Amino acid sequence: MQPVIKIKNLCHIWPNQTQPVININQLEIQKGDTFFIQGASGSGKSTFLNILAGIISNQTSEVQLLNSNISQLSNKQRDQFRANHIGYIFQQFNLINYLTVLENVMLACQASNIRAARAIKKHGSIQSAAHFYLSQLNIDESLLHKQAMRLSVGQQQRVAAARALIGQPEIIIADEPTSSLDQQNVSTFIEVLISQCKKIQATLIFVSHDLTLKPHFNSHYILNANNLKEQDHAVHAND
Ligand SMILES: Nc1ncnc2c1ncn2[C@@H]1O[C@H](COP(=O)(O)OP(=O)(O)OP(=O)(O)O)[C@@H](O)[C@H]1O
Repeated sequence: MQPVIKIKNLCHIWPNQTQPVININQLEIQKGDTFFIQGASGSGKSTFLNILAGIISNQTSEVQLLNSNISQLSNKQRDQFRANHIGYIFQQFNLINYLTVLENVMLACQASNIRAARAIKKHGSIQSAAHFYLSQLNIDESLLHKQAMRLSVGQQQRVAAARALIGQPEIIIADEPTSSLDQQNVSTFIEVLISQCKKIQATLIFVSHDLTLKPHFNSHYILNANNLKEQDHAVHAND
């Protein structure tokens, strides 16, 4: 087994708070794992994902991603690390409204030479790669040149997933990406997202309140009382 994420002594206390929102002694997430996290509203799920992605800095902990301790990187280095190695599907998708669907997806490769090179190697060009992932996510050709804001919520969510997958980042992080979808669209989305992650051998960290999604994932954790605890069969260590 090869850990892609290794965490030691992760303790995060927000300013003006006395108790940590996150306090994880030790956690490893293996390459190719599909890792489901549930937790009550306000339990710290987004905070945890943002620390993992280096959006929130936590210099006292050891958060190793792909053998780099991101806690020790500068803000600029963390931004570049994220662009190179992490596809992030935000709760509100964070698409750029005035750019087209195709431009939004290609943007991920413009921010990273590594992802651009992988997209070109696999698909011939960044544009072809964007076409590929959008078609895998059932985005019709007729939508590709529309501004992102003209799409439905479900379509925007699939565009956000294509942007996360392009250029084959090693880690995909998804923060409640299905919360505004109907049940039929949720199932289709999860199946496509997981199968695409498997194809690119990415590790998927997925936060959701929707417990019906759990069976799609091979590791199930709950964030409770500031710690992540494994729920079903024990596979990976935690304290
Ligand atoms: N930038 C911040 N500054 C101070 N406190 C914050 C900040 N962001 C989040 N918090 C606090 O941290 C706690 C956890 O918030 P977080 O958004 O991580 O929870 P969550 O589990 O993702 O919630 P939800 O399921 O409702 O999205 C909350 O009490 C919140 O008020």
